[in-house]
Parts: sequence; C-alpha cells; structure tokens
Amino acid sequence: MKPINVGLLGIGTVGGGTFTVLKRNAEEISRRAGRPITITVVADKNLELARQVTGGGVRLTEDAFSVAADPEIDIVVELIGGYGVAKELVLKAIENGKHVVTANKALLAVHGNEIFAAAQKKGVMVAFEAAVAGGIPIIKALREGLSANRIDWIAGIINGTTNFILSEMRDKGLSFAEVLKEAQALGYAEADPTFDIEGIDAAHKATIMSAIAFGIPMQFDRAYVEGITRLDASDIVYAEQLGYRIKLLGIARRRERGVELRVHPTLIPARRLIANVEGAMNAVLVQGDAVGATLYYGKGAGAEPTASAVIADLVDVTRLHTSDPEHRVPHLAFQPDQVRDVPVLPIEDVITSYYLRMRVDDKPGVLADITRILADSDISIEALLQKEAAEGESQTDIIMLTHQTVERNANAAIARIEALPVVSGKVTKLRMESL
Ligand SMILES: NC(=O)C1=CN([C@@H]2O[C@H](COP(=O)(O)OP(=O)(O)OC[C@H]3O[C@@H](n4cnc5c(N)ncnc54)[C@H](OP(=O)(O)O)[C@@H]3O)[C@@H](O)[C@H]2O)C=CC1
Ligand SMILES: N[C@@H](CC=O)C(=O)O
Ligand code: NA
Repeated sequence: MKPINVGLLGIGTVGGGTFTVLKRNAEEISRRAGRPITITVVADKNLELARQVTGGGVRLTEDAFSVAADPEIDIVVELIGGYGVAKELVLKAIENGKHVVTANKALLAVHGNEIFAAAQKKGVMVAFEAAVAGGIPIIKALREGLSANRIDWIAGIINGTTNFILSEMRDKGLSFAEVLKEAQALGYAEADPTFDIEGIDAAHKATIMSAIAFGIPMQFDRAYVEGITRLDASDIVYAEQLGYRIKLLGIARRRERGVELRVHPTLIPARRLIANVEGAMNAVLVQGDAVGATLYYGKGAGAEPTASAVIADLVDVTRLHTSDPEHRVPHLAFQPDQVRDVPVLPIEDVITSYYLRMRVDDKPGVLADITRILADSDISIEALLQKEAAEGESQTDIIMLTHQTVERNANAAIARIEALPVVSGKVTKLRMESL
C-alpha cells in the first residue's frame, strides 16, 4: 500500500528518537497502521546533525516552511518547540490541509484554542499525545478510555526534570545546579530550563489535561504556577520526618464555582504510590466518578519514550486520515460546541491542607499563641513537630500540618502568626494533598 508521507520538523532529542524508532520498528508499525509511515523530508536548522541522525537517504532542508507547504506531505510532525516559529508552522500546515503531530505543550497550552479551531475548520487532525507525560498514553486515556466518567480531579508528576532533581538531591545529596545539568545532558529539560524548574512546563501540561477532562477552554494564563527553586532543603527533611514526600504536582480539580488549576511543590503521604515515583518518571492520578482512581506511570521525558507517543499519534492519524472528520474523537474530548466557559479559580479560593514552618523564640506560651490564631480561624492541626533549639540558640522551628481550609483563610492566619513578636521572618507555607 502507498506509504503515508511525513515531514519531520526538528531532529533534536525527540525528533531524533522519532526517526530512530520509526526506522527500527518500521515493519511492526506498518502492520498496525495498515501502510508504511515514511519520513520523506526532515527540516532542521542544523543540517549536519540531521545528516548524522538520518544517515542519508532522506531529503533534508533548512526551510521548515517548505515542508508545511509540500503537496507530497500528508502529516507534519512539529518537534521544534516554543510558541514562535512552531505556531506559524503548525498553522501553515493546517491551512495547507495537512495533519499535524506535535509534542509541543507550550504551544498548545498557550495557543491551543486557536490551533484546534483552525484544525476543526479545515477537517484535519492535530495529535499531541507526546505533549503530556511523554510516553504515557494519558491523552488517550482521558479522551477515550475514561469517556464514561465525570472526572473530578487529576494530580500528576508531569515534569521529569524537576522530579529527577528532587529525587537526586534527596537520595544522593547532590546540589540543585549539578542535577539540573545532568537532566539537561540526558535530554529531559526544555530548551529554556526555567520552564521546568519554575513549574511552567508542568502548568502547560496541566492546562491541556484540564481542558480534556472538564470540557473547558485552555486557560494557561489563569493557572497558579510555583516551581521548585524556592524549596528549602530543610522542608524536604521535615516532611520526611512527618511521613510525607514533596513532589512538584500539577493539579486540576473540579469545584462548584470553577476549576482549580495549579502547579506547586506538594506534600504527599509517603505511603502513596505516587509519592514513590522517582527520577525522571512521571505519574498521573485521575479520579473519575465511575471508575474511581486510576494511575498512569511511565517515562515522561527523553528521546525514545517521547518518540513512542509521537509515533502512536502517527499510527492513529494514518488509520483515520480518510475518515469523516465528524466521526473522529474531538481534539479535546468534548464536541467543540459543548465546551463550557468554566473559570479557573484564583489561588485564594483553592481548598487544601498546609504544611507551615515557622522560626520562633524558644520560650513557654509561644505554641499556645500560634494554635490560638489557628483555632480562631477554624483551622485544625493534624500534626505538629517542635524541634529542640540547637545548643546556644534561643530560637527553634515549629512545623504544623493543618486540615483543609480555603487558601484565603490560611493566608490571613499566617499573616497574624507572622505579626507575633515571638515569630521571626516569614512562615513557610507548602500545600498538602492526601490523594
Ligand atoms: N525532550 C523531551 O524529553 C521532551 C520534549 N518535548 C517537546 O518536544 C519538542 C522538541 O523538544 P526537544 O527534541 O527536546 O528539543 P531539541 O532542542 O532537542 O530539538 C529541537 C530541534 O529543532 C531545531 N530547530 C529549531 N528551530 C528550527 C527551525 N526554525 N527550523 C527547523 N529546525 C529548527 C533545533 O535546532 P537547533 O538546536 O540548532 O536550534 C533542534 O535540532 C518541544 O516542544 C518539547 O517541549 C515533549 C516531551 C518530552
Ligand atoms: N522538560 C520536560 C520534557 C517532557 O515533557 C520534562 O522534564 O518533563
Ligand atoms: Na503522553
């Protein structure tokens, strides 16, 4: 049967993995897709790299736009990244009636509403399994496998780089900078690693999942985003002593008046499966009303794991490209005219529990002052750790775990605690989820 022709834009980490796996497993993939899937042209700024990876035999060009316009190309695979040229290329390919496969979560979280509308209008598919949790088929699960459910919440470790950094720092005592360098060398990190360490990449992915889970538009600009750069090593240790692990979680939760969409370091009970996800591995927990909790685990970054998802999309598009667009699974799971304008709630409206660490004078009555403020605010304490003051020091740390409260209330109580003369500096607040 006539092969389907693919134009590959960007042959870096993921593009290279895609080329390699497609070549290695060509026969199996063609048996699944019903016809061979052939990369006929590769565009990359670095032609020497492209030559090395492809080993010749494939047309190479520096001009990605020529691929998006090439009448011989059926599917354009965008693996360049970013919101700039990648957006123009994807829209150009759609305009030219080509299907698109992309791993670009930044592009979809920020411009997805426009891109999917353009694709819908043109009757082409934009497939993006690799954009969330790399090789884990989470888009497939949310969009198809769980379609009977009202999804209540999703919580995931969806950035391999930061999970790798947190794991290596804890287990090997390595420094943040050292581990970040290693993550970059292993191909996990984004071109701009601040996207990883400041939580932006995880927020891109959580935004995409929230749209698919709840049938709402992408609202990345309203997500609450906090990375791991301000995380203090002492909090990792105290959390462990209290039976918790700290993970950077992406959370999307349905509430009565909107949805929570947030990324931040989170304490999780150490006995939970997700608390034990280490290194660059990802895991996503999805709570559906019918199925209950389901957990998806696997490699969320790196060349071949991500290529696995890119190629699965290529197989899907190959199988479906002659089908009637009306009968395809909608890009974001819900029929476009059924998408509801549900707002993302501000972080002050989020309801969760808290880890609070404060530096206090080591003298009688201090604990009573603090617990009185919490009681006045209707915040009950679940656990408490008071360290003995180090020799010669007059101050010590108090760590408290609270029960759930709305963030606005927690903030007000914290402000009152900080105003106590016996408390020095700021109270460290981390959010906790029991999952
Ligand atoms: N790495 C990973 O584990 C994962 C990455 N992703 C996503 O996949 C995408 C690709 O990431 P990754 O492979 O890591 O990135 P890389 O930087 O390794 O690869 C991108 C490639 O595109 C080339 N490129 C840049 N601009 C152009 C252009 N205008 N025309 C043609 N080629 C161009 C780059 O060349 P040069 O280097 O010379 O600029 C580079 O070779 C991103 O959207 C990323 O977020 C998704 C999941 C996992
Ligand atoms: N930089 C990302 C790559 C995959 O999406 C990560 O570390 O998870
Ligand atoms: Na995926």
